Amino acid sequence: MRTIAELETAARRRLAPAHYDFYAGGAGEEETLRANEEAFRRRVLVPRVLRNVGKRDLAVELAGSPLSMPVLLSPTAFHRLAHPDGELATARAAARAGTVLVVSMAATTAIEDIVAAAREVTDDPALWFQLYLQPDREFTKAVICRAERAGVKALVVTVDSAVFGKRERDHRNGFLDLPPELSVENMRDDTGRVRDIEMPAELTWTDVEWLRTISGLPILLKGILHPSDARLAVEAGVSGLVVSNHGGRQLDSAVSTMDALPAVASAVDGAIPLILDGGVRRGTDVVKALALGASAVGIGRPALWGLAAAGTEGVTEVLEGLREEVDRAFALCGAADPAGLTAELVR
Ligand SMILES: Cc1cc2nc3c(=O)[nH]c(=O)nc-3n(C[C@H](O)[C@H](O)[C@H](O)COP(=O)(O)O)c2cc1C
Ligand SMILES: CCCCCCC(=O)C(=O)O
Repeated sequence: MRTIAELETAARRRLAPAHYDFYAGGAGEEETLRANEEAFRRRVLVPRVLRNVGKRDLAVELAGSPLSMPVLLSPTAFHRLAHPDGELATARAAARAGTVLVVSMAATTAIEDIVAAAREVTDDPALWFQLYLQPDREFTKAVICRAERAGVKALVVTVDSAVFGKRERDHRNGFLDLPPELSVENMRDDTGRVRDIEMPAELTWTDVEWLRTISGLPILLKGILHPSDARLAVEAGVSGLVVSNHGGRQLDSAVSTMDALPAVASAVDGAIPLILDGGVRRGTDVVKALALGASAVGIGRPALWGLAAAGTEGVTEVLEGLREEVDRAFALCGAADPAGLTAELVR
């Protein structure tokens, strides 16, 4: 089994340089991109022993979806740039691993086809749908209804993108749009035209309330870093939060997610589950995030590296590699299950 770093090297060899940069890059100086990984390296584990970890259970439940381990696939755009099977391959791998794939609104495959691919593997796959609320509310509603009809189990609203982050690698490479043979298939309107995704600068908490009136699905907010926003999210009745800085692709110089997590966890005080993403590359990273208050972590780039390197098999390699590392780290920290991971394990 290759490490995520090795899969990134393999992916880089296969990808067009501008596409590799689109996936790998962050905003501005890429300070936040680097900070996410560094925040894990800065923290060390202080393990407990003699705790009978002979039988270990990594499973968690989030917003009504069961996960076989506390690792899910965060939404990432444009999988067909990485591999011809695109999101179909990612969905098969997630279903095989028994975990959630959050399908991006910027997926290059129709949601109905993604769900069908996952259903080839398991009858009841856990697919969630990420969205940027669009200024045209009727269209937003139509996209949500379509995703619901297809069988998604939750909605993840990205709230860290009032405007698009400036990814300087993309500007240097002139990579500002998809190649003509690909499109964001879930942005087709009833005339068949594919609409551009607009970044929602005018969103407020009222829009979250509106969303709750039009969909009965669990709603999670992605891109929360401030404890005051976490408290407002609990008041708004959402089913979970993703502590995320969009993998360093939006506000450069934003706090790393691991540095943000303790204050958010304390603000939420267990009321709703927290998912952390950004910089998770090793099983020990997962253990650190869980010990400091996350219920699960999301991975973005690692799945893209697996996908580009070897399609479904590559994403499976990433997920099963992480599962093995997480299980080993649980045992060596003296935890038989996620509840056994507490803040005293991390310094
Ligand atoms: C290439 C790429 C595309 C992304 N597309 C989306 C997206 O469409 N919607 C979204 O909410 N987040 C998107 N993200 C952010 C991820 O969901 C996630 O927050 C981030 O990748 C986590 O950091 P990591 O890549 O270090 O694991 C994207 C990230 C990358 C790298
Ligand atoms: C104009 C398409 C928007 C795609 C957004 C994808 C994304 O969030 C990213 O980080 O990239």
